[in-house]
Amino acid sequence: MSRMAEMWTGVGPLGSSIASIMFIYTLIERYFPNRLRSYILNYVNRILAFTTNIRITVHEYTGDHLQRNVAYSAIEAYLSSKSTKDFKRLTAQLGRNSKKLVLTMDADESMIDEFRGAKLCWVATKTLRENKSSYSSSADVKRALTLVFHQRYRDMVTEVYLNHVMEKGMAILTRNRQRKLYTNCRYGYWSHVVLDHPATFDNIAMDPSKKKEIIEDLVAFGKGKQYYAKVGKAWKRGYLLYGPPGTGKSTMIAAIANFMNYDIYDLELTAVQGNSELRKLLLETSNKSVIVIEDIDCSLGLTRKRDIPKDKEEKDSKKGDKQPTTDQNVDNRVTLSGLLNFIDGLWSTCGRERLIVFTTNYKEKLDPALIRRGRMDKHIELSYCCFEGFKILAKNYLNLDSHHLFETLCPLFNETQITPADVAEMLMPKANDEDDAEICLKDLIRALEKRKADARLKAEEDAREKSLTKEGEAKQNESSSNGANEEDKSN
Ligand SMILES: Nc1ncnc2c1ncn2[C@@H]1O[C@H](COP(=O)(O)OP(=O)(O)OP(=O)(O)O)[C@@H](O)[C@H]1O
Ligand SMILES: [Mg+2]
Repeated sequence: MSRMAEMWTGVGPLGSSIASIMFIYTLIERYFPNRLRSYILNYVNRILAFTTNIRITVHEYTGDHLQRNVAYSAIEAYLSSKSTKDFKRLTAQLGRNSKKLVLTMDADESMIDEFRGAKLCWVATKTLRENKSSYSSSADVKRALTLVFHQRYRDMVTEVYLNHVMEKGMAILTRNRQRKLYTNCRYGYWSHVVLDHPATFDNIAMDPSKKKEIIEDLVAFGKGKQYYAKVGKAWKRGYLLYGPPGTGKSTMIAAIANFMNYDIYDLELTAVQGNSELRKLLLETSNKSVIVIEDIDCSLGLTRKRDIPKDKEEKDSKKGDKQPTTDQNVDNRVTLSGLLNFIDGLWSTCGRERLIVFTTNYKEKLDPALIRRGRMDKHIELSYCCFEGFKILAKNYLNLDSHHLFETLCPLFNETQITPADVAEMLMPKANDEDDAEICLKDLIRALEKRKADARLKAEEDAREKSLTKEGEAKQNESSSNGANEEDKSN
């Protein structure tokens, strides 16, 4: 143990006694054969039961299924945030986005953590699992982290310090973890890939004040733990994103997940076999996640009357059956009430810090029950590109802050409708030379002017058609009133 010598001399009587104990353990674990080791450790444990030190051990794996112990990961992360410069043996793991190596102390190393004036010693140990013939496989290695401290700190450690370590460690794990994009496949399981979407609020083209409002809402939500507990609400929030195709709804979801550092669960409702499978999927989602249902208006005819699939409803009414009043799960499909339960039923409160996002191109088609405030707390319209939005795209795509053609472009955005997706496509550099910006902006001006001219023509045509219809109606009214007069006269 490289730091043992230092501990013998450097941390006073407590450190020395802890160090001595750990030194004995390490010697036993390193130099005695497996069978003999367990006898000796048993014996040493009995003797140490009379000392004044307390040991708490956290194993790397728990349970029958060898699940990695979350507490172990959190403590490891906490210890990795402490200085590792004195260690000779370190382990390295890839951190978030596989870019940076995170260093932690390796087995047989130890460190003293100071907390509220107490010196607390963490020791990393590694033992080889018994009944295994091969020692080369990593699965044979049993790692653990042991906390050793004087018994006078027992209450402080168990009631305060360990919570502090877990909280800090979990925060580091969250910061460092690779975020995931999940989707549900058939048979009701989530599968995932690493979430690596570049969208951020900085590169979303939309009205700046609306953007600011969304960011503030998200920040308040992220800090809302106490608030939600106080008002007795589950810590979750629903967003409805609506607007024409290509206005940035899916991009906004990625930007939200990146901003909040959340995973995304992209729920494909048509693949869900009924309400109970929906509930199961919900229970498998993690905290700090965005659960997304895209194009909710196209999912399972949710615009229909609550609960009853239309064909079933018609059949039943023909047969004279009584209409079902409770949740129906006909044909193994998710019903609207199943979905409402998913959003705000009792089961939905099982997780924490979850955003539920629906997207639609046709908000007006949705059942009002689905999007009422409280379920979909915030309705966000993503609309056609405005001049402010265009400036963000010009900065992103062409690195332009200003240009003499902006003056021509500004009024055109007020006079016609174009989606940010179309603008973005036109701003993609074509020739990779200095004239790119000029070429792209001129293309955009031409496209906007054409749209404006087309829109004017269409408006004129519509007006002509309208007046023709009115004329036709007037003539019809006239001839029918003439007919009536003739009839009156003949009577
Ligand atoms: N507001 C925006 N800001 C920046 N880029 C945008 C915006 N809207 C669209 N884009 C660009 O257009 C592409 C398509 O946008 P996106 O898929 O987010 O649209 P959508 O609203 O989800 O469309 P749909 O209704 O068809 O699903 C994106 O990859 C992005 O590059
Ligand atoms: Mg989309």
